[in-house]
Parts: sequence; structure tokens; C-alpha cells
Amino acid sequence: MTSVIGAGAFGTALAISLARDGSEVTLWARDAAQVAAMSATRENAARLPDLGFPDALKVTGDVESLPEGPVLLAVPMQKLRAALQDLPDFGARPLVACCKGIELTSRLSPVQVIGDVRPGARAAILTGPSFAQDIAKGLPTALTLACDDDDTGRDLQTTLTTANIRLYRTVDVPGAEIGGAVKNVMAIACGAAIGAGLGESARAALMTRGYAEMLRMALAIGARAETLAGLSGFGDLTLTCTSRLSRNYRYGLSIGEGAPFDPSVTVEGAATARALQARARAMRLDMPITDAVVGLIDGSRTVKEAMTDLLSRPLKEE
Ligand SMILES: NC(=O)c1ccc[n+]([C@@H]2O[C@H](COP(=O)([O-])OP(=O)(O)OC[C@H]3O[C@@H](n4cnc5c(N)ncnc54)[C@H](O)[C@@H]3O)[C@@H](O)[C@H]2O)c1
Ligand SMILES: O=P(O)(O)OC[C@H](O)CO
Repeated sequence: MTSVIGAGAFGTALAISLARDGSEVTLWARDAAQVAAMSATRENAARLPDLGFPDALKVTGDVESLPEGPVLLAVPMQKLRAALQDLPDFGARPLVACCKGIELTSRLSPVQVIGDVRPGARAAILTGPSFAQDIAKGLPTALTLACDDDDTGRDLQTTLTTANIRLYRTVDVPGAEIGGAVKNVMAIACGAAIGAGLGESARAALMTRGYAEMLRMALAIGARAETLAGLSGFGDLTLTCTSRLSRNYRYGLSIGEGAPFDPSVTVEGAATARALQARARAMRLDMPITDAVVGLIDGSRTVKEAMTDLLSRPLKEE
């Protein structure tokens, strides 16, 4: 039996997909009013309206009542530590991070944060290209399940694969994590370029050079290049930099258009851009698009200035 912590868009979608197959799933939300509403209406009206819950999906606000089995942590990256600190000791139950990014305060990845708060826990990450709406509707998706303990990874791969989520497995946790973190930063850059009217060619350049930054950081932390070429890297970069369903991309669009953006929307790439920049500087890695995104977010650069910065860098080999 699987438990999902966090009844946002992604946690709810995963719970729906698992329960649609008949697996018993418990979806935990911390907000009592949300638990009551979801229990009564059998949907998550705030995040996934009109996508009803299968019978096998149980909603609870009682974290002590979660059954044995894997625990999926579907909260935003910057909230993962606080969420873990509030949860009971889950013993030997595998903890699966379902978030993408780097913690701003510590520059740690999701699985590293789990290890920091719960030393000795069996930790994994579920990542890759997927929109919650697609998963909840039953549309086909393929994701990466990364766990450095291959036996645990195999168990999780079997348990969490559903009729519409095909899971690929890897032991390269750092590789899977860094792809999901960097792609959101690049989606902000691409959205800003499109929003400012810089064109599709500029977006292709940002995606390709953004992939180069992703790979540079990945290799520097000991990840495998093949992982970045897979779903968690190239796959998610492609989805997020090209679709208006992406919140990171839409945030970038709003920067490019000079339009307001709802600050309550989860935009993982914003904090992660700053964390990534700090990490890259400490490691003496060149990440110019990441620098540009930080400049756009803190308002120190306009899109035009950021693009001029990128185009006027010294010429080099590809
Ligand atoms: N939405 C998607 O399409 C999608 C797809 C793949 C991955 N993800 C990833 O999933 C993660 C979560 O995104 P989301 O779309 O579900 O965001 P969301 O904003 O829809 O939901 C976040 C949820 O986390 C809960 N939460 C926040 N802090 C908490 C805490 N301390 N304890 C318990 N719950 C807490 C909030 O109440 C909210 O329900 C992100 O890292 C995102 O990148 C999202
Ligand atoms: O809406 P976004 O930008 O957080 O993207 C959602 C997923 O990460 C896409 O794989």
C-alpha cells in the first residue's frame, strides 16, 4: 500500500493513477478543510477539478494512520525539509521524493535532504516529464525512478508503475535529480525569450546550451551522461521548455511579457536558479543561462540585456 504526502497537483495525480489500477492508496493532506472537501466531493477541486477519485483512493489528515508501504513526498522542494520534520518516523518504509530542485538554504538535492533529516532512510526520487493533469487523466507517461539501492529501486519500480505511468529505473540518483532541477531554470529562460518575442530559434539555442549547463553540473557531481540524455534530463527539458502547461515556462513568459504572475503558484525553478548559481560558483562551473535567469528573477537584468550578455560572451568551441 502506498501513501502520498501532499495533496497538491502532483501528489493527487499520482494517487489517482495508482488507485485507478486498484492499488490501495492513502493521500494525506495537512489542511483539515481540504481533507474534508476532498473526502466529500471525491476530487481535488483546487488542483485537478473534475478528475474524480477512484474508490481505492483514501483521503486522510491523520498522518499516524498511514499504512505500511512506500511514502511518496509530493511537496515543493523548498518545503521538503519542513514536511519531513513534521512527519512521524516511518521506520523502514521507503521515502520517495517527488519534487524537483535544489534546496536554497543548503544547496542539497531532494534525496540529500531526506538523508539529512532521516539518516538511514531508504530514499529514492521519482522524476521525469509529466504534467499532473496528464497523469490524472490516464494519458501515457514515462518517468525515472532513481534509487542507489537497486533492490529497493526494483521494488519501487514495480509498485509505482501503473497502467499509464511506465517507470524506468536507475541507480544514478544525482543524475536524475540534477536533470529535474536544471530543466526548470531553463524553462524560465525559454518562457522569457518567447514572451519577449525573441523567437523559436532563440528558444532552441537556450534549450541546447541549457542542456550543456545541465550536463556540465551533472558530470561535476559524478552523475552519468546517459542519465541526462534520458527522461529526467533531456525528456523533462523538452516538455517543460515547450509547453504552456508548465508553471516554470509560464512564469518565464510573464517575465518576458512584463505581465504579473500569481506568487502562490509553485515555480520550482525560481529558488533553484539561485541555489544552482551558488553551487556552480562554489564549484567554479560556468553556467551563463542560470546566471541570466537569476538576473531576470531578481530584476537586475531585462530579457534584452540578459540575451545581449549571452550573445557577447567570448566565442568558443561547442
Ligand atoms: N504539477 C505537476 O505537473 C508536476 C509534475 C511532476 C513533478 N512535479 C513536482 O511535484 C512537486 C510538487 O508540485 P505540485 O505541482 O504538486 O505543487 P502544488 O503547489 O500543486 O502542491 C504542493 C502541495 O504541497 C503541500 N505542502 C506544502 N508544504 C507542505 C508541508 N510542509 N507539509 C505538507 N504539505 C505541504 C501544499 O499544501 C500543496 O498541497 C514539485 O517539486 C514539482 O516540480 C509536479
Ligand atoms: O509545471 P512545472 O513547470 O512545475 O512542470 C511540471 C513537471 O515538472 C513537468 O515534468
